[in-house]
Amino acid sequence: MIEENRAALVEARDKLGREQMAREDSISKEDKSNDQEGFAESESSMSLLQETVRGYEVSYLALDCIKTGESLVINECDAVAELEDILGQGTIRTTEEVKSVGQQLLLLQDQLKQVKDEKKKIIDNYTSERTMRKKYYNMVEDMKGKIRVFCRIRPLSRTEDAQGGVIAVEKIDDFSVSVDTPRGPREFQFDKVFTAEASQEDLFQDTNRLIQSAIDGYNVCIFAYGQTGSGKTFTMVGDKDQKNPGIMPRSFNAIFDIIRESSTKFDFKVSAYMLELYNDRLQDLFVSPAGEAHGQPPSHGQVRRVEIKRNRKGVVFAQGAETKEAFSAQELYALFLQACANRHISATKMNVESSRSHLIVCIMVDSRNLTNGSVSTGKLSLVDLAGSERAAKTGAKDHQLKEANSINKSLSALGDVISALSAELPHVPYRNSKLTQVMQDSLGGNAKTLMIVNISPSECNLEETLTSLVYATRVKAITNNAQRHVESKVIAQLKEVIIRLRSGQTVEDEDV
Ligand SMILES: Nc1ncnc2c1ncn2[C@@H]1O[C@H](COP(=O)(O)OP(=O)(O)OP(=O)(O)O)[C@@H](O)[C@H]1O
Repeated sequence: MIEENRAALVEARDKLGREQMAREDSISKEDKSNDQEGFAESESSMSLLQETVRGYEVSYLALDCIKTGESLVINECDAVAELEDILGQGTIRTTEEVKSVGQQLLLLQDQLKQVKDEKKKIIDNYTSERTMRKKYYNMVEDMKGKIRVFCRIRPLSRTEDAQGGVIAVEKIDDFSVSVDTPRGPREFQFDKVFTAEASQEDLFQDTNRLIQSAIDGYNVCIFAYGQTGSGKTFTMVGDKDQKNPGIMPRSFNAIFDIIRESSTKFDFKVSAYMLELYNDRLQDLFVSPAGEAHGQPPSHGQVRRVEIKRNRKGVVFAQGAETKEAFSAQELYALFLQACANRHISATKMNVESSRSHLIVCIMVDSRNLTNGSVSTGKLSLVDLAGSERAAKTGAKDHQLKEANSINKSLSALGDVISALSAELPHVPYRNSKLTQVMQDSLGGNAKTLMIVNISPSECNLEETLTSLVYATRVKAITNNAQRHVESKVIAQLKEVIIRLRSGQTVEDEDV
């Protein structure tokens, strides 16, 4: 509007200038007396033009006041002086004109407010449309079997705060995060973005339905990925005194809550094995490092070798790992605490209590339908990966350096698998590391998988944050083929018979 007015003003001023020049010309030629009629006509068109120019100037001033955020106070004397200062002496001749400017101003301010309200409405609509579009896109991707990826930004740590506390990561909406890079902002899209304000409960609410899937007979994997100190253990396990329990303890409760609710329709059996992958060696966490199983002597006086195998349906299992049954969430949690006591952790410069191994908690849920006798077998794998790190930054030396190298090697093998899967290459190098073997059914396999990429908000971790986000974006492109593992009553019975026969037991006719 201001531009249109400016153009009209320039045009009117031009016209007035030309008219003035023509008039002076005619006076100099002293033909005024010869053409009295023409002169009067020119006089009247001049005054009309002057009037038009003044009108535009007044509007221009009013618009300019609005643009700069000033408001004209209709104090007649001051306003006249003020307007004349800008427009030149004699341009505002009456207080009526000032009042008219004031009225125009009020009108324009009103129009501007309406335009601003409309603009806000359009932006709000656009944002909610964009959010809905992303939500539906994610739902479609989920239905196609794409791995879901959440991004969690942890709060600024004290060390980061001491280093200036510059924030380089910002959540744009529920599904997007923007990172300030030296080349400008870079945006990443995920299935959900959680900020430092998001509670453990908030995160778990979006995770909960996967627990139901595991109980329904699906193979489910939830894993946390990120640089050391980015919040993986906080997300998966929780804080040390369990004031903010993470996904693992919450899942234990959720499993038994669901079981309780369905106990009239199903018979359940919950068992678990817990492993750590330390220096590329799989260790059974139900066996203490000294080699003694908790409460039991080690078989043949030796620690059993744990090997990763896949059954005919492609589901990964740990052969040789001790599997323990749990009858309540408390029992499962007690088993978990037992396992954690055997883990390798140590302090790095980046994290006072850093996990130096990958933690793998596998919970198997067998359920028998009491109505038709069918049996489903679900598996919930909860994985807290060790943190990717740069040795120089973490201050690792000697055996810590060996740990760091081994962690980085396994994560790099995981990266190769992810790259191959996201690029849909014919060969996926699962066999290059134990970690990729453990996760074979979760990445490109038959599992419903959720990855949580944990990141720091600080500028000082920018490089690692970008690496993690690029990595996570690739994971998002991987498609799994999740299938429910259910067997009919007859097959389940026959399998039971085979197990009994193999163990030397006798089988009666009525068992078949
Ligand atoms: N969302 C969060 N809210 C509050 N504190 C957090 C959050 N995330 C992480 N922290 C804190 O940040 C610190 C580092 O987190 P954590 O130990 O979970 O990192 P990590 O990624 O598991 O590190 P590492 O790979 O070295 O084991 C811990 O003190 C943790 O309590």
